[in-house]
Amino acid sequence: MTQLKPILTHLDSIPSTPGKFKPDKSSTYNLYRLRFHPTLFPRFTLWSFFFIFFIVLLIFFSSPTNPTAGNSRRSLKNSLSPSPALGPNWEHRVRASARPRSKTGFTVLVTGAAGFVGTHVSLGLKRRGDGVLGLDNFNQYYDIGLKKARQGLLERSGIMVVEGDINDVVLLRKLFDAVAFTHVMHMAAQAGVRYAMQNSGSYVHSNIAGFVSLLEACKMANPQPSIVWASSSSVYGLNSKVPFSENDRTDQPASLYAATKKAGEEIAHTYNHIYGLSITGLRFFTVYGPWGRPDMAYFFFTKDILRGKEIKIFETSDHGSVARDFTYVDDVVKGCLAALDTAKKSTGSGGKKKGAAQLRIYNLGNTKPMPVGRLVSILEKLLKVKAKKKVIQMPRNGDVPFTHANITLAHTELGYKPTTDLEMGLKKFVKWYVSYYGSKKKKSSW
Ligand SMILES: O=C(O)[C@H]1O[C@H](OP(=O)(O)OP(=O)(O)OC[C@H]2O[C@@H](n3ccc(=O)[nH]c3=O)[C@H](O)[C@@H]2O)[C@H](O)[C@@H](O)[C@H]1O
Repeated sequence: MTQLKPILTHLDSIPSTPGKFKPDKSSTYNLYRLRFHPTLFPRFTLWSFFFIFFIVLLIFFSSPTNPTAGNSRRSLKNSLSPSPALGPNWEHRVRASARPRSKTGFTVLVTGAAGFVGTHVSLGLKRRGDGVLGLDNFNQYYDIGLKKARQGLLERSGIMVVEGDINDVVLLRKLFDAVAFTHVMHMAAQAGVRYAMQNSGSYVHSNIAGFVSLLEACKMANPQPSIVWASSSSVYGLNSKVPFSENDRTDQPASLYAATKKAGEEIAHTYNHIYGLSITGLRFFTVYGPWGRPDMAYFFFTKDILRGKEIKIFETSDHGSVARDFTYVDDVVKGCLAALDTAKKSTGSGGKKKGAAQLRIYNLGNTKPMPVGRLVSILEKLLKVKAKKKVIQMPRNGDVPFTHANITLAHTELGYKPTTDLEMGLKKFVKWYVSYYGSKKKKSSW
């Protein structure tokens, strides 16, 4: 960064349209001298070479043609660039957003607040009177317009979303200095199972480095907050014993996404053990619903069915159905809030453990796995359009053939009880989708 900064500052001063550049007198004079003084010709050539080289660099670093590279560059930039000017007005807004309505309300930092589940959880917390401050890096994994629209929704409910990356330690320190968070709801992550084959670095950046950076900030805080975070059903990987229970093995992940979530669970253990942080991991099972993620099958199937585009339905190598325990977002939010309500306090402060702290893991699923073909027929019925289906063998891309949650533990300890079946949940999703995009698909960059 220290090496890059002068270069970037220099490039900032170069006009984007050189033809409109009006050099001042001294630079005209210098250019004149450079151009006509024979002894300076080699210096000019060298200077031109560096100039062109930096222009090429600038074009390369701003090129939007490779979204994958752009994404990782953006997240790298997010972690390296200095935090925005954080003046008294900013702090005032941060504190106001995080202030609960009553004395008993929580003060919650929600990371990934402009994400799908993050938005719903933030709204759920705010609705019941908790103070919520959002944090989101607005990366380009999918349509930023959708993330900004979710942010608008949050702002209209009095929730500020700070734009920043969980790897930005300076920003995290500022936030924890400004607010004594009682809880952190950590939803920020690089999601998606298949995308890990295109951009492995972003999974390590967000799900491992970012998580550690956040836990470091939490461990140093005084008081330390209690943490609830999003793990994933994908940690069960290639397990064949169903339904999946929390104490089943989780040592055969099928994707890098799953591996980073599993790593997160181990990292949580370490920070709980050494620093006394109270940490609860929630294994989400294919969460869907309004304001959802455009990279997920139910979402892009809807888009493609409406457009008359072919959709690919995966099947197993022996022509069996691929199935998921699709879980409606409102049910998951209830589980998240219950996890927060039952979380015990962290025991440490300022980086020192003072006693044993709570460490929990729960499945938040629906317990009714559905074949992907069934998902498609429900969508066809709701959209009143016949899908152009192509059944293909599941590519080796990190997907697993089925998921099925055992939710006994979450039911017993959190009172978790999903109530929305796939038909009802998809009905709510389609209603939102049509109101947001229209029934003819308009602009969505996914
Ligand atoms: O529970 C989780 O922890 C994960 O859930 C979600 O992953 P998945 O369960 O894989 O959901 P999703 O991609 O919607 O595919 C759904 C089904 O459609 C099948 N599928 C997919 C694409 C396709 O073209 N065809 C197809 O049949 C596919 O084989 C699958 O059977 C989250 O994305 C992930 O971030 C994580 O949170």
